[in-house]
Amino acid sequence: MLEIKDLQKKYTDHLIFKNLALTIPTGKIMAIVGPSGIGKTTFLKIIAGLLPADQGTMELNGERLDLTGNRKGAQVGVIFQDFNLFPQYTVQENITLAPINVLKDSKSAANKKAEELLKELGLFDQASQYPNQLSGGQKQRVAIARALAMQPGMLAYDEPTSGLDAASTQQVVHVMQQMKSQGVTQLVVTHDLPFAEAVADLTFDFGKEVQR
Ligand SMILES: Nc1ncnc2c1ncn2[C@@H]1O[C@H](COP(=O)(O)OP(=O)(O)OP(=O)(O)O)[C@@H](O)[C@H]1O
Repeated sequence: MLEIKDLQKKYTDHLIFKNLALTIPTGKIMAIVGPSGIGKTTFLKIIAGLLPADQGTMELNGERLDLTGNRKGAQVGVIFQDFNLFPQYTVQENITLAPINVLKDSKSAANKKAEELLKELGLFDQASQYPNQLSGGQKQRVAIARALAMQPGMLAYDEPTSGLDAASTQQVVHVMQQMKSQGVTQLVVTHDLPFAEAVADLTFDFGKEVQR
């Protein structure tokens, strides 16, 4: 379960949100929607630990985290809009790099875990390919596998369907449902309302629920 309380963020004197609270039960998918510029990406960066908040707490699967300082660890696995895959590394290396360097997993343990994830996500045949040899949907799945390799407490996606065609969007829905069936809590920032409706159990509309 993810529980956020009393979150506040300002950029200099521009208040983006205050008193923001939300809860995602374990294994549920929440869509974060709202107009451009309202603070959705800012919110995602804060819960991912990439940007400090001015105020606020987060509890993830029973672990309480301060959102105002710099955090260590990878409690939230983030799948960025442009995937941020390392172009010079193969699919397999993209997935094993952080477990080896950050979690200090052995090479063989990291490779074993990567192979399991690749099988699960239907990417086993692409293990030795490079990102530029993959379709948009495949890159997306590599980004998910890479996030999962860090054993995060939840997954968060930033606009995962932007630039994808209908078939690839359907694959994203499928993969998110697959993660859901494994009990993974997920949050997705999106402009794509039909996608949000298809995939989400809960919707949080920044346009309506955010105080400024
Ligand atoms: N580093 C920054 N410094 C100052 N202002 C910022 C910074 N980053 C974002 N902002 C401002 O904060 C507001 C929220 O931005 P944010 O990117 O979180 O919105 P968003 O809802 O994700 O928008 P979009 O849907 O267009 O991606 C915007 O007005 C933006 O200009």
